[in-house]
This record gives sequence, C-alpha cells and structure tokens, in this order.
Amino acid sequence: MSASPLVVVHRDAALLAASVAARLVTRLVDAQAARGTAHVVLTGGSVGTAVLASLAESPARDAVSWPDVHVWWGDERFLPAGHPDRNETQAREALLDGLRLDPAHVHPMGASDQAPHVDVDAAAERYAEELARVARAEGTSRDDVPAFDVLLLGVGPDAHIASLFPEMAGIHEADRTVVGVHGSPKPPPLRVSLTLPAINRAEEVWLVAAGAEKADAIGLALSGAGPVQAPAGAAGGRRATVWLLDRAAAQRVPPALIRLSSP
Ligand SMILES: O=C(O)[C@H](O)[C@@H](O)[C@H](O)[C@H](O)COP(=O)(O)O
Repeated sequence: MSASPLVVVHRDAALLAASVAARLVTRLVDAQAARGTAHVVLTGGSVGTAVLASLAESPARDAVSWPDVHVWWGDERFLPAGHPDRNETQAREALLDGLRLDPAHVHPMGASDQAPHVDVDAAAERYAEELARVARAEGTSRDDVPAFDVLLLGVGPDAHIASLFPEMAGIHEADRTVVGVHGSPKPPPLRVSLTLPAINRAEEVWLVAAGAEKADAIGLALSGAGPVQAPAGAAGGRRATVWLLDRAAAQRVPPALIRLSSP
C-alpha cells in the first residue's frame, strides 16, 4: 500500500463530482498512453454515480479511448438484471450507455435472476473467475486481478467501503478476491463485493465522499482505526490513496493530512 493518504477537500458536493470526473479522465488517458488500455473499478452510491453523471457532461470525456477501457465494479447489489437499484443499472444510465465501450470490456457482477442455480456466493465465485481470466489474458504479474488503474470507493456513514462493513465477515477475508455478502446493513441484504486484498491491488484507490453524515466515519478511518472498525481506513492503492471529499465530509480529518482545500 502507498504511503500516507492524500486528502483533497472541495467546496461542495457538486464541485467534488466535477473534479473527480476530470481527474478520472486524466487518469484513464495517462493509463492508455502508457499501455493502450485502462481498467477502472466503479462504485455504487450517490456520490459515485454523481461522478459518472458529471463525466457524461464533460467534453473531456472524448479524450478517452473508451473501447479500450475495461469497466469493473467494486460491489453490486444482488438484484435482478436491470433492477433500478443495481449499481450497474445506475452507472449505465449515468454514463456508460452513452459511451462507445466494447461490451466485452464491461464486467458487471452477477444478477439474482442470472440462472436458477446462481446464488450470491456463486456470483462472487464467477466474478473472481472473470477477474482472473482477464488478468491472465493481460499477463498481469499476479494473475488473480487485472492491474486496476483506478478503483473508486464511496464511503458509508459507518466507514464501510464497497460492501465491506465493520465487524462483518467480508472485511476479514484475506485470500479470496470476491465475496458474497449476506445481511448487509445497507439494503439490499444480499451483495457481491471485492475484498480488501483485491481493492488494495489497484494502482490508485480513490475514496470519494460528501456530506456531514460521513465526517465521523472519515475522521475515524483517517485517525488510525483498524479495518474491522473502519474498513475505509484500510483501503489503499499500490501507488496512491486519495481521499476526495467535500468540506462537510472533511470536518474531522486530521488537518495535517489535508493537502489541498479548494476555496
Ligand atoms: O452499493 C453501494 O451502496 C455502494 O457501493 C456503497 O459502498 C456506497 O458507495 C456507500 O454506501 C456510499 O454511498 P453514498 O455515496 O450514497 O453515501
């Protein structure tokens, strides 16, 4: 995991979404310039979706060679395909369906109606297999997940990330890359989630959060709380860990960690 996290604070949630969208374009363009392709892991939640909507409106989005972008998800609500509450559905509506993506490069997590025998744990296993398949095809050094260039995470008011919740089984997973989540405190109860080991294989992990209701959790996560108590604090990229916040969410961040605060 990279050195200490970098915290950037934005005036409000709208500016945060626009700024993260611009940062994402630059990150994808740089990754493609370096190796022709790019892998991005999307997050669900209102802030993550607002970033995608902002990117959809940005003229800079056309700087990305979208057919060469692989789109993954950090977690998914285990609901029927096309359900409005699925992270995939919301991402498609906010951005993806307006892009010239290669359908073979869009990797949604399983849906609850995918096949009669598929349950949330089987969906997790299938996603792990998909990650490994693409990693091997790309000759990634460790062949269980591709080289994620940027992995986006929303942060819950309990400091959860993806569908890894404090004190629940998923945050303890040290070997598998994907788990099925049962009894999620955030509805729906059944989810599929990358694990911390998979998340932390990303080159860059960006935690994006807005609103005063996140301030205590973010303060706890950035003040050294352990992963079981504050999963968000355990997320970190191999090269960079960036917290992208609005002022309301940043109220409890140790001032020494704040590298920039927009006027
Ligand atoms: O499926 C989900 O709900 C998300 O993946 C979840 O991890 C979300 O990102 C956080 O709960 C923050 O959500 P908000 O941005 O809506 O607060």
